Amino acid sequence: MRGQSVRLGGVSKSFGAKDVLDHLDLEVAAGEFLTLLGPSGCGKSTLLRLIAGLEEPSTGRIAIGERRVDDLPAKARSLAMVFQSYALYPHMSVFDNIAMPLVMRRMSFAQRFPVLGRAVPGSGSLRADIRRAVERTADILEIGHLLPRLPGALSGGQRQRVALGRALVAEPSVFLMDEPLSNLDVQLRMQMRTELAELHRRLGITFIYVTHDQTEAMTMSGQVAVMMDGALLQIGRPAEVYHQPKDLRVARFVGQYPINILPGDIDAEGRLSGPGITPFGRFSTRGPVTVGLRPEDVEVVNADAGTHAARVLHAEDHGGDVLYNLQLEDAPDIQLRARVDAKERRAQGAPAERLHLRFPAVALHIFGPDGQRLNVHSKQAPQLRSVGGTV
Ligand SMILES: Nc1ncnc2c1ncn2[C@@H]1O[C@H](COP(=O)(O)OP(=O)(O)OP(=O)(O)O)[C@@H](O)[C@H]1O
Repeated sequence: MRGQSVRLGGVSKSFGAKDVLDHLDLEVAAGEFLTLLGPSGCGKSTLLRLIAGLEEPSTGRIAIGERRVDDLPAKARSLAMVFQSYALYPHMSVFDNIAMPLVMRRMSFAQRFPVLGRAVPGSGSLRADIRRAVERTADILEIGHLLPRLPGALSGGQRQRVALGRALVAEPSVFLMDEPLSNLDVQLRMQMRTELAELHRRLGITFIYVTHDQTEAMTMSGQVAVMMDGALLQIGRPAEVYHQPKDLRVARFVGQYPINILPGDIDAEGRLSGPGITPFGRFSTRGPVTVGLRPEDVEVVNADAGTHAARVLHAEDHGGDVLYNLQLEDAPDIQLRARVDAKERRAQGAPAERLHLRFPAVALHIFGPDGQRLNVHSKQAPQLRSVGGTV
């Protein structure tokens, strides 16, 4: 199997008066694993269905490899799609379910008859070819032992693997998946995430995967495209999207624990200040800004002159780490979260009611009134330094 690139240029889609996608550009390299991540209703499935040929774009171009496919029917696009519901045929064996796309594509109507079809010229070698393809696919997905069973006799995870097999048997160059793991329990979802990443490495074809679950997106794919309100806000490696969000909406959406949001202000000299922030930097913008700080970037430290005190409102023990909900003593209207390693917390003995914090300047994400990321135009790079104010 070989992957092909997928390119969308200026693609829009409306359903009646409702604009769902707005002049969208997207380029997925051949063999890439890209996840479309966004909240429910942002247009992810519509985008996938446009690539698949199940919907027609209102405007724009779609190409798979070098070929424009806007006018090609779904079955001529060399791609396969798996949905959230497995949609297996319940009365057919796993073997027949997986073989179905090849049977429909390669065998004539007469050749498909179970008994009479065997008498039709050419059907013997065709059946042998299909058997080999099904067995090869079942081997890749490690479901060879399930081939004689009916779907009703399979677990959820096994059914999902059969659905993947049915999609992959025809050797597509692009594989589209729409929330395929959402019906599985947490344990199985984690296992399938690893398996899908491994499957992608082994097959080398292009994967485009739709999800609203940011953990899935961040852990499986090489590229994440964050979508909101029918627009692509940022495309990049998971670490890039997490550590360098270009847009406040991306910063808020991505991350296992929500990012802290603080009000900031840039003064006439271009220096940023805000609750718990020692003024720093030289920004070209002036006026109010929004500052983001991830819970794991809030440093819990020993009290000294440069630290900021906060009252512990609640401590959530997540096993491996503890999430503190805090209220700044200097600015009681500001509540924030700090994530601390559970071992460190246990080493401190009795649960704290009051903590001392530092906000490292390098960890601050600053966004202008339009929600776009601002960068510091300063020769003196922001360093890890204590926040202002004493207790
Ligand atoms: N065939 C259709 N006719 C009318 N409106 C539609 C149609 N398909 C989708 N929509 C609308 O387009 C918007 C985007 O839907 P879409 O299914 O693409 O979103 P999504 O991001 O995949 O959400 P979800 O994760 O909930 O499936 C929704 O408001 C939806 O109601």
